[in-house]
Amino acid sequence: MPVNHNAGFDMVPRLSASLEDKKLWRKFINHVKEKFKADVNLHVTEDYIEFDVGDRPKLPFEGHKFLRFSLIIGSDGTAAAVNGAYLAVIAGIAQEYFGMERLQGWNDELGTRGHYTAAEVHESILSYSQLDLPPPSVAPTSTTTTTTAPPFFQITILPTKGRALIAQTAIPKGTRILSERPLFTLSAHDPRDIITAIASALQSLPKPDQQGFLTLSNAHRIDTGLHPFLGTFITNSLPCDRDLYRGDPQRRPAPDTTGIFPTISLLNHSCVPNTVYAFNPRTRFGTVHALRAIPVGEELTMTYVPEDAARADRRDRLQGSFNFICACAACELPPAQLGASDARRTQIDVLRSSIENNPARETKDADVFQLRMLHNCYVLAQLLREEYGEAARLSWVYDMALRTCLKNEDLGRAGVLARRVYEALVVELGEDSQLAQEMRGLVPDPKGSQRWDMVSAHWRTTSEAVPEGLDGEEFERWLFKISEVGR
Ligand SMILES: C[S@@+](CC[C@H](N)C(=O)[O-])C[C@H]1O[C@@H](n2cnc3c(N)ncnc32)[C@H](O)[C@@H]1O
Repeated sequence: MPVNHNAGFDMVPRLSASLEDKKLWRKFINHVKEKFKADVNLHVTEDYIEFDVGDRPKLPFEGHKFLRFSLIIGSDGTAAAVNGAYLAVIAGIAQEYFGMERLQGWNDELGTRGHYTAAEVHESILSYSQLDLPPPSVAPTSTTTTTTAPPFFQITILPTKGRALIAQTAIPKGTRILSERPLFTLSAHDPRDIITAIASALQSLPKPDQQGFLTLSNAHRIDTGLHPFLGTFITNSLPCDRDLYRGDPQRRPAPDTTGIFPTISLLNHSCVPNTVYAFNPRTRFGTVHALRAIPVGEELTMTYVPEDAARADRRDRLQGSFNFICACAACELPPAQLGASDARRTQIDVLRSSIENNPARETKDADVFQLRMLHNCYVLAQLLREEYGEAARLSWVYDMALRTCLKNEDLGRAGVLARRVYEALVVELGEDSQLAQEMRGLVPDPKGSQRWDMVSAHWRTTSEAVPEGLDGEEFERWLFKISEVGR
């Protein structure tokens, strides 16, 4: 009976992201592609080369992400023995480019171990399909060419929640923690039955990704009649068709396209989340950004439901759709504080709807309504800050105030608000999002956009009209024209 075992090689130290290392890695990859061009077991995806042998080893297109190439091998005439030939050829090509001393060979059977842990290797393979993460702000300085992968989090199992992402470095506000492509997406316009569509999407995935999907949690396991594929999809899918819609949650249109992510789908819920998920329609990557500074050891969380509702409503929705009773910091507040939080969230919801639905936004002569609108934005921003602190998502409310000022030719306030919207969008969606880029253009020249129809010139100011020397609250009252409300 042949005994199969694992063997492979590790890249020690790993390659850097320098131009020089990139060129070297590209040459290596091209050589491998050329060598195996007639081999039906070679698959080239957008992010890596994969060999349909053993446990499907991959070589990423970005060399600095690569840590290990390994295969199950054997010594007789079986498939496992053939795998050994793949390993030998690829290791041989790698030696040509990176030298013997950089490739640390190992073989379970001989008792030799690789340089990296299984967890490090697993994380590196996950990163093959992720956009490069920015280096951590306090990156240790290295004198070698090795790039330290930003270890923002590790995946742990928590008794009450299953898998969870735990910060393993201090994460500054606005950091892009994750950026990855969906494993697959489904469109609401797909004419096929949804289970057929999921099955066919799964079939086209490499085995480890299929397994990734099948190991995701299914909040609907005990629902009679719900196919496990569907239950798993519903539990873990996220919108994949537009930048996050940040308006009134009640009017939020259902997404046309939803998808499953290898890592983002593992984020647990909190009603006071410290990260925000968004989809970038231009890059087609899902992103997760830190809404506030996150200390080491804290769990990374996002919200599954609109948070601006009282605890009873939030818990109902979470229990119905995700099968758990939320015990986050907001849900576990003592009674008096919970009452205040419920009242604030309900008021936030009412104000959002009123701003969203306010017909005065389009009315030429309704000066008082325009002022009311700005006042509502002021109150909403205050409530959001009170409820969510540093993690408050303010881009939408500043955007609504900006529109109101632009409609009335108040360029002084518009410039200040455009900067605030831009800065908030960078935190929520990232600098590369189209919304953030458009807004950046408005900061120096708020009138430059064709998007705004002026409805009056009643508030006309120039960009020089921003007062100096006002303290924080005085400035806010000027910005939102508070003293003029009710005149
Ligand atoms: C999208 S999955 C998140 C990843 C999941 N923990 C896992 O191990 O695959 C959603 C499921 O995670 C669990 N979960 C998420 N947030 C939770 C929370 N705040 N409290 C308890 N369970 C939670 C629930 O079982 C929920 O149905």
